[in-house]
Amino acid sequence: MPPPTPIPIPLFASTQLNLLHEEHAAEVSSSKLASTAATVSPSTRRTLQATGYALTGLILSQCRTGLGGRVVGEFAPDPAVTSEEFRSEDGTPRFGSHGLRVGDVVRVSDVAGTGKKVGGKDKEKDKDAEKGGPEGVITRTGDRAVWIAFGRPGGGGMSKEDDEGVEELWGKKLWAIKLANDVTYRRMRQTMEKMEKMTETDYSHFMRVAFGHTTPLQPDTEACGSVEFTDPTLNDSQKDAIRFALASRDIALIHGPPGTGKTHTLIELILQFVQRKKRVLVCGPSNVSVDNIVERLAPKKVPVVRIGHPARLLPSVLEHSLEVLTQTSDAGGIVKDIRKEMDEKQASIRKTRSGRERRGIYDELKLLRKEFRQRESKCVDNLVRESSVVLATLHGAGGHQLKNQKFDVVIIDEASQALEAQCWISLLGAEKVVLAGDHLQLPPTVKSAGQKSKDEASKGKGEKSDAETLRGVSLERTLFDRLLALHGPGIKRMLTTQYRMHETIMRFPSDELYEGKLIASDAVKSRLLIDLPYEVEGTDDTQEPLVFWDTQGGDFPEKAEDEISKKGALLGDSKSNEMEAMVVARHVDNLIDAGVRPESIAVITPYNGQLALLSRMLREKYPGLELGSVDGFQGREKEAVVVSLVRSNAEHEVGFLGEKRRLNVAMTRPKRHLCICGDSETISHGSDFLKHWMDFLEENADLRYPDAGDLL
Ligand SMILES: Nc1ncnc2c1ncn2[C@@H]1O[C@H](COP(=O)(O)OP(=O)(O)OP(=O)(O)O)[C@@H](O)[C@H]1O
Repeated sequence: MPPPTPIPIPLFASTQLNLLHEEHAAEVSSSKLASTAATVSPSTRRTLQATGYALTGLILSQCRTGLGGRVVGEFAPDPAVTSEEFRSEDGTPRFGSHGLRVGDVVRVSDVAGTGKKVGGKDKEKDKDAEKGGPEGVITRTGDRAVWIAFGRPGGGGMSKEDDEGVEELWGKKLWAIKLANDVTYRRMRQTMEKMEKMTETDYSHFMRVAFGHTTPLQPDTEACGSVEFTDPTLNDSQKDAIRFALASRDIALIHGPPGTGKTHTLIELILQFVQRKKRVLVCGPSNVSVDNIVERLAPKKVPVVRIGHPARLLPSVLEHSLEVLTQTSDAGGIVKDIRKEMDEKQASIRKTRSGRERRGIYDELKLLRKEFRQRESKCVDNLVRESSVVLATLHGAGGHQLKNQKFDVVIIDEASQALEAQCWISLLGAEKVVLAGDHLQLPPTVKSAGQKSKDEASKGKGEKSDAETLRGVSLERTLFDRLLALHGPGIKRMLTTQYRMHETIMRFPSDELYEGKLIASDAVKSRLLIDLPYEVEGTDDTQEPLVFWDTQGGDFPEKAEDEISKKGALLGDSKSNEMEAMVVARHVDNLIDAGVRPESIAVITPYNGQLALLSRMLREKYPGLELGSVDGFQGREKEAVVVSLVRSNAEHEVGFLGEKRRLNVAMTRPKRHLCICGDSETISHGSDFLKHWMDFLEENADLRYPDAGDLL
């Protein structure tokens, strides 16, 4: 490998800042929430409620101290504005239907728009706050109330300003509006700003490796000693990856193709680090990715702490959450007393009629909360310090709880699903890093035209060489991918035994994308639908792992979505193919007639236009059947998967299908049966990859030609 071209870190950071700025702007403008301002007309509020973005007609009915000293407000429907239709038999008002869900971030404001300005540390927050009202997360929803824990996720609990904001809500007519959760964006931006200002002496060895200023050190196999695996089921490639990650001194990538047990491997790796007395920070891009690890690690009796807003965590993970631990652990004792006192004060507010007395109680509460926060922060610090494994989302790792914490290793799961700037939130102080992911599946979704802004960013600086140095830096380019390109395959180990797909389904992705290295485990390599643990009839479909309905010949043409629907705004310039949808529906009918349960089948397509069409045809008929976009199905699996490719045109345009990683995701979801519906004539002209795929299907799939006349 030739030595890598070093990337100047400030230049990288400023380019990312430009790209992030553009991405955020694109996100905000595509979100209906952008139109939300402090004074909103009643009809707009009703529309926002009807479209699932708001809940109107609220009053604050109760407050108590919740997790983390946060005020949890109970909001009930305002009896003064609740119509008869929304009253129970005893006359109690109920909510009509609304789209607010547990975990949503909301702002509660006075409908009169007199929300007091709530202070904030940075300008952006200020701008938000000017629109009025405190922000929080929905913790529970019911017929007669919704509960909101104030303080934004990632905002580090409640601030004094939040306190005051909540106090302002008593006796007012209120409404709650869903907010775009921009914590991630804010944390990425702060991290990039920090990186931009760092100088040579601030750079860690890992940073220098990551930007090509130096090469990774040789793994130290001796120092990591002999490895006694706690899990006897690990396969050789998993063991090899674990040994490599233990021995590495700065960077190790664990490449986990579909179904190869990436998380399974990480659990053992974490245990091995703990045995070696290493402190580990484990992160992932989403709450689910992190909770998944907490759930699997918890039974191993390792002290773990999960950082994150309790309302956003899986219930099974809550007992390990930092906020719950501050109440249940011994260390939490000192916090408990004060919490009780706060609750009593909260309750007494409602019994007090005099405004002066009330204000007096608020003042006392304020002092108590301050004391609470001090004690809690000490307790949090101790709890985190005593835990060998700390888990957080990537943006959660930027919170105050981890400010002074040092870790020996940072592990990022699903690293190829995270933006690079997001990874750096957890990596600025890291010495050694393990990234697990698969760069051959889809990267995170990016809305802005990243490439364009990259060119402009470099042009703006008037330095042509920057553009060259930064080649390959765009928002979509993940850290996983970039490191691999920078330092070559020596820094990675690939997991090669897969536990999901029939061997025939695995063959093409393995040969074409994973250097032919995938092996189907014995347990799955010849599993068919007919072998399902419930009764399934033997048919052409249930005894066949791979079926290709080839629609070539021009009788199954695609349509641009706006030709057939006026809903262009919702579906964009998406495509659909009605005749092909009928082939899909027929295949699903056949599977279900043979006894395959709808719950075991997924129908996926890259085009939203086609998804809408398929939903109309199949959703009501088979409620258990899963219908989705290819992108949305990443990370999932089903016994049988039917893929509708849609594209069929004389110009041989393939659009979305040109992205190998999307097709890789599509074809690696099934366990026992994959059915592809598409026009081989159009598709094989798209790219070499697509040509090889069509050739492969022709040779290896059960090939069928639908008769258009038959379907109509
Ligand atoms: N060594 C092993 N022996 C037997 N089964 C295994 C082994 N490793 C993983 N599996 C199984 O393979 C499946 C996928 O494992 P896991 O959930 O860890 O994968 P993942 O990496 O999170 O998912 P994906 O591979 O889809 O990214 C699980 O059902 C798991 O039990």
